Formats: sequence, structure tokens, C-alpha cells
Amino acid sequence: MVNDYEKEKVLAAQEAVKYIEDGMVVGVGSGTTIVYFIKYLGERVKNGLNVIAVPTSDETADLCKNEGITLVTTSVPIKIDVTVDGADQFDMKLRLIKGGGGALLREKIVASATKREIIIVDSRKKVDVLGEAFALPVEVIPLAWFKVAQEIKKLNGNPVLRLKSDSSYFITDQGNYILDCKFDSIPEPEELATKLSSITGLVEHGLFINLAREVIMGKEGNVYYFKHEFNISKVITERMQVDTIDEIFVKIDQVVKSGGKPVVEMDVDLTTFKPINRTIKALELAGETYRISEFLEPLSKFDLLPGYTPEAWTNFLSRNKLPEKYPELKWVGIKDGTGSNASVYSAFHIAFWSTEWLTEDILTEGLIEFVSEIEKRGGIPVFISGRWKDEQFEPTREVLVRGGIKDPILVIGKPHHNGKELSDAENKAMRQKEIREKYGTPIVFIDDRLENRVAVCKENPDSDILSVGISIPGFTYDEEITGVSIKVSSFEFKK
Ligand SMILES: O=C(CO)[C@H](O)[C@H](O)COP(=O)(O)O
Repeated sequence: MVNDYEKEKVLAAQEAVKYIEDGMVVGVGSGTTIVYFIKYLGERVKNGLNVIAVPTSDETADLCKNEGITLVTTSVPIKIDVTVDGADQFDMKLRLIKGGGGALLREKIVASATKREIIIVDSRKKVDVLGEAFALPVEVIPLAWFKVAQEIKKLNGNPVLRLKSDSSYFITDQGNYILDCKFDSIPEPEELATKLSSITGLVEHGLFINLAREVIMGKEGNVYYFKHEFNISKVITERMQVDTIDEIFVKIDQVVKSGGKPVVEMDVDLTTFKPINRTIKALELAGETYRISEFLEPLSKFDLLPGYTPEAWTNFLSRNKLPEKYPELKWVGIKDGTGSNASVYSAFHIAFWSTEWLTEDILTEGLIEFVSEIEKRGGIPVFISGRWKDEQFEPTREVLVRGGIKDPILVIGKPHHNGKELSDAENKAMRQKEIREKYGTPIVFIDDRLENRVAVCKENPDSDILSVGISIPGFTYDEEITGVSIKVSSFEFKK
């Protein structure tokens, strides 16, 4: 009987094998998840697929041979089209810990020669912060293991020499030892990687940074994709990003200096949160209802996912010429339309707002550092959202806390005022007074929608509030963003 995690591995492996095309040079990773991938690749080879495989371990080489897959074992080619490998942990920046099976050195060599590194995992591997529940494997020259271990202790790691079940030393395919190094957590993997790489006698460490292009994860019968390289928003340049964030910091400093309490207000959806999985699932559901085949494979069919606002949705439709392809469908309409008011948009929108998926959102790049810089300078970060149901509060908080924002201030929607239903913009405008009374002076408002920015700025006429547009990579944007000069694509900034 295959248990749940084995099923998740199977799902991820079945998905990954679809990316292998005739004539490719394919890197093949190591580990128990990869065993399934080799099996499915073998099936395709038996059906006529022509590939050359580059194995990352002797065990993988043997498994490939048994499946009749052609191998290169002499030296790693300089160009590998796709590599499929497993991982012990991955985070939202697709940084990995690898080496649980002891094959990290060859895995890293193969990954660094690969154009498209696909990682396949079961759901236990997804973490917010690397290293909390897994010791980082490090490959060392046997002669140097004790010296290297002492140096790792100075970096607050607790290294343990890996042994086999019979208590003999675990020897890698290259004849080296493995130190499994337990850190409390690894919040700055780049920094640790640099320090580890400078230790003489340490051959390679299991932190894989900027190597994975996507992660395919099986979870409870579904397949989830995590991609790092979404198309960067074309409407924002790096200069704009840097200048805008600098302007925000300068403004905070000025207000603090004059004794004020500067508040930086940030919208949630498509500003501080990236709803990737929710968008994919909502497209899939709408695709099933309206028989739109492209919606069933959104990541391979579209270069940008649709933003959920009417403007971003329309932008998505015209960008992909969908109404021309399916003229019989009603593509736009009211967001919660049902019955005769139903449209593809309402099917998408209703599914997109399913409460049970809210916790799958991830934070926009750089948010944690941005928030902590605001606080360091004496500013007050406030998350403001038109999310309108009571049950949306906890999942919103959960995503922020899980992402590393310990005690977020959340100002979340009140859909009615004096019996009147408020729009997102009206709601955000109405909350300004409360924010001024409770927290301080709003000096920055960051939101992906122009109408929200306009409404909030009107409510803060005296405070000279900075209105910042945002278009996060990977999603279609409100067309109005093109006419805004103060805008960002994420919260990343140069320190
Ligand atoms: O890095 C690895 C081997 O060096 C493996 O890919 C990693 O340990 C994951 O293995 P599994 O798929 O068995 O969980």
C-alpha cells in the first residue's frame, strides 16, 4: 500500500516527466522521489522517447540503466536541457537544502550546468525558513572532517559525522564524508553559503541557491507549482524600484525627525501577497466549467497569471486574445454573478476568494526586509485590505506571521457603512481616520489599484501622502499603472 507521501511523490514525478522532450539531455537527480521519475521516464523511453541522461549518483545511474535509458557517465556535459531532482527542503525563494541522500556534490555540478532545474517533492519539504527541521548536509574531504566540523561550530552549526546503519562511515560516490550540520534555522542562506564555501577541506554544501527554476509539489492529490522566475513586470524598471523605496525611507526619516509617527499602509492582495496557487486553482475551476483548455494548464499556457480585479482581468483577456478564441463565452460581468449573471470572470472570482485557499498565498519578494527597515527607522507598517468576510482575518494573519511578520497590524474590510455596501476604494478611504487615531500619520499608501490610491489620498489631504503603485511580477496589472511614476514591482531594495 503506497502511503500519502509516496502518492505525493508519484504525482510530482508524473508531472515532471511531461517536461521531457525528444532529443533532450536530461539531468537525473537522486533520492526516493527520483526513483518514481526514473520509472516514468523509462516508460516513455520504451515508447520511443530519445534522451540522454546525466545521472547524479551511482544509484541513479544503475536505476536508469535498468530502465534502458541512455547515460553519459564520463563527464558532465556543459549544457543540460532539463534536470529533475528532489530536495530535502525548499522555501518560497526556491532555495533548497539537498544532500539527504549524500549526492549533493554531483547534484550541484549537474544543476549548475542545467538550463531548467525542476525540483519534485512531497508536501513535507515546503518550509518557511530553511534548516529548522533538517540538518544541512556538507561534503568534506575525509582527512579534514574534524577541522571542518570545528569551523562549522563557530558558525553556530552542530555537525555530526554521517554513519551508515552498521555504524561505518557513510562514504559519498566521490569517496568523501558527510557532516550533517544542525542549525537552529537558516534565515540567511546566501550568507551561510558564502561562509561555508570559504572553509578549506569542505568540498560542497547542500544549500542550493538560484539553481532551482521551479518546484513541483504533490499534496493531498493535487499538484502545486512554485516558480521563482516569473516574468518581471515590464512596466517597472529597477531604477524606479530603487528610487521609490528610497523615497519612502526618506519620508519616514523626515517625519520621525520632526517627532511624528509615520504610517506606511500596504494593501494585501497583489501587493503584499502573491496569490499564485489560488489563481491557478480558480482558473482551473473556471476552465472546467466553461471548457477552456488553456485554463487547465495555466502555467504553461500563459506568461502572466490574471490579476483578480476587473482591470487586470480585462488586460489578461486581451493579452491572450481569449474572447476571440472563444467568442461564444461571456468573459466579463459582475464579480459575484450567478445564474444569468454568471460569466467566466465571476466563476474565476468566486473560486479565487475561496476562504480555504487563502493561507496558500505567499509574500511578495522583499516584504520582510522592507517591513523591518520601516520599523527600524521608526515607522509603522499597516496592512490594509478590502477582504470583506470575518473568516478572512485569521488566514490573512497566518500568511503574514508564517512569512516572518510577528505581530502584523491588520486593518481589514468593513463592507457596509450606514447600510450602504462599500467598494474596496470607499472602504479603504473610510479606514483612514481610524488609522490616524490609532497608529499615526499615513505617509505612504501602496496598492495595485489606481482607484484605491486616489480614494485614500483624498482622505489624507494634509499629510502629503505618497501614492505608490505596484505591479507584482507574474500577474497582469491594472493598465493605469503605466501612467504612474512612483511604483514598484516588489519590496526589494538595496541596503
Ligand atoms: O538531495 C538529495 C540526495 O542527495 C535528494 O534529492 C533529497 O535528499 C530528497 O530525497 P527524497 O526524494 O528521498 O526525499
